[in-house]
Amino acid sequence: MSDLFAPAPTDNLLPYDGKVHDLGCIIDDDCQLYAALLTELPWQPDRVTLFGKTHITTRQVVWMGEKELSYQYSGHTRHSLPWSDTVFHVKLYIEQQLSSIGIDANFNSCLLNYYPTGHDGMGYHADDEKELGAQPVIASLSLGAIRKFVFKHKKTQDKVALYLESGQLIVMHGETQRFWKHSITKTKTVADGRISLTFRHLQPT
Ligand SMILES: O=C(O)CCC(=O)C(=O)O
Ligand SMILES: [Fe+2]
Repeated sequence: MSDLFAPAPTDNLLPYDGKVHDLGCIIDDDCQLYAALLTELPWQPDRVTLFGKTHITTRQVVWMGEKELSYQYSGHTRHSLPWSDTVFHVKLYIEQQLSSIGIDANFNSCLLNYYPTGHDGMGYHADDEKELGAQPVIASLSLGAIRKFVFKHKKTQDKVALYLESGQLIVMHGETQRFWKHSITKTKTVADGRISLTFRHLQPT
């Protein structure tokens, strides 16, 4: 069903210093895709080192992409698994959706996150590692429980919040990572799981 008040995919959700587009729900069989990813992939807890202290997250991750990529973030080097058929098909479909709004993307990697309940979140961060380049295009597909996603400007602290629904695709590009952080807010009111697929392009180092 189309929603008269839904943003157009070409609207910019950020007021300044970056670009975020909401392409809405792009997947019909989101429940099936969620179940397939949950059972097929080798989910593992993430390790995050902040101020010299290592935390093991209840959020689970899988990192996938082209062969022999390795990637540094949150203080750890990650090695990628080869694309699974399912994730590779999603990648091609998302690239096609982005090209229909004039965004040229060729993703060579995907970080998948699984949040078992609302108790699992992701703190404010920017995906601004050097390997991602100056103006990275990062596409994020949500599946499962609806969760609140918040952008916070690094200098002004202005916030932009949205609720991400199952099957919904957003894309961050332009200066977004340079000027804004983003997070998934923890909540006591969500008992169900959510999976996000965040597609990126890493430059070989
Ligand atoms: O789960 C999400 O939508 C956010 C994930 C994220 O920010 C990341 O993987 O860098
Ligand atoms: Fe992120």
